[in-house]
Amino acid sequence: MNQSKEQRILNFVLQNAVRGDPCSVLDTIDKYCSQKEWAMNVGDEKGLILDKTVEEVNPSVALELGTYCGYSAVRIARLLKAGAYLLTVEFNPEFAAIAKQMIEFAGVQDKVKLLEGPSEEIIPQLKKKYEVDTLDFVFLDHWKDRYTPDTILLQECNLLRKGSVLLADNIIFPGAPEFLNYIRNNPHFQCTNYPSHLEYMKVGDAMEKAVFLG
Ligand SMILES: O=C(NCCCCCn1ccc2cnccc21)c1cc(-c2ccc(F)cc2)cc(O)c1O
Ligand SMILES: [Mg+2]
Repeated sequence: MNQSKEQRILNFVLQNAVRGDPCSVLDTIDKYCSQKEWAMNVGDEKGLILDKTVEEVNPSVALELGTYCGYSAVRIARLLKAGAYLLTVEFNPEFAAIAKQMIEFAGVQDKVKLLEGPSEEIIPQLKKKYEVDTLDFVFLDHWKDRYTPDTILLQECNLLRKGSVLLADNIIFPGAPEFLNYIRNNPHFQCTNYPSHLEYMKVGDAMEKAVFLG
């Protein structure tokens, strides 16, 4: 049975990256996806915006919605301090299996917990089942029409505290217009826009940062 694109990306990493070296895993994925097959990783350009935001927040507990092949999970986890961890949610079992291997190869598995299922089911379980108090950082990179309902759900589940930071990918392309309208007109969030480009392309894209004001 012929391989999926995601399996080809993982194999290229297993054969060309350095085991236990997250940066080499990221560089190898970026090389493959810019030269051979495009894939929806946050990529190296928007990845720098993600890096700067994670370093600024220095989260103890981070949540990612949309694991895919694990690129941004590796990107975030490599920056986390001792004892800090990332919960990453993926609902596609094939992608979750790829991401698990990618995260382990990068050597960040002790900092990452991969949760399989839809965000609307998992978010309400975070406090009791996953022993989360509040989230310091949330990376939104899943279905673009889930950004708003899941941001509302995070608030309803009391998972945000004053200063919690949301960072949303793909504000321009594919676009999340309803989320942008919701978050920029919500007095409980302070928003900042970071113009960039779609991963591996010259097409314009952007990330939006939203700080919860409590
Ligand atoms: O669609 C995107 N991502 C979401 C993938 C599906 C997520 C599903 N999922 C995962 C966890 C989870 C939990 N609950 C519910 C659902 C959940 C995406 C697309 C593009 C893109 C595509 C085509 C094109 F021509 C240009 C750009 C670029 C990106 O950067 C993207 O992120
Ligand atoms: Mg994205």
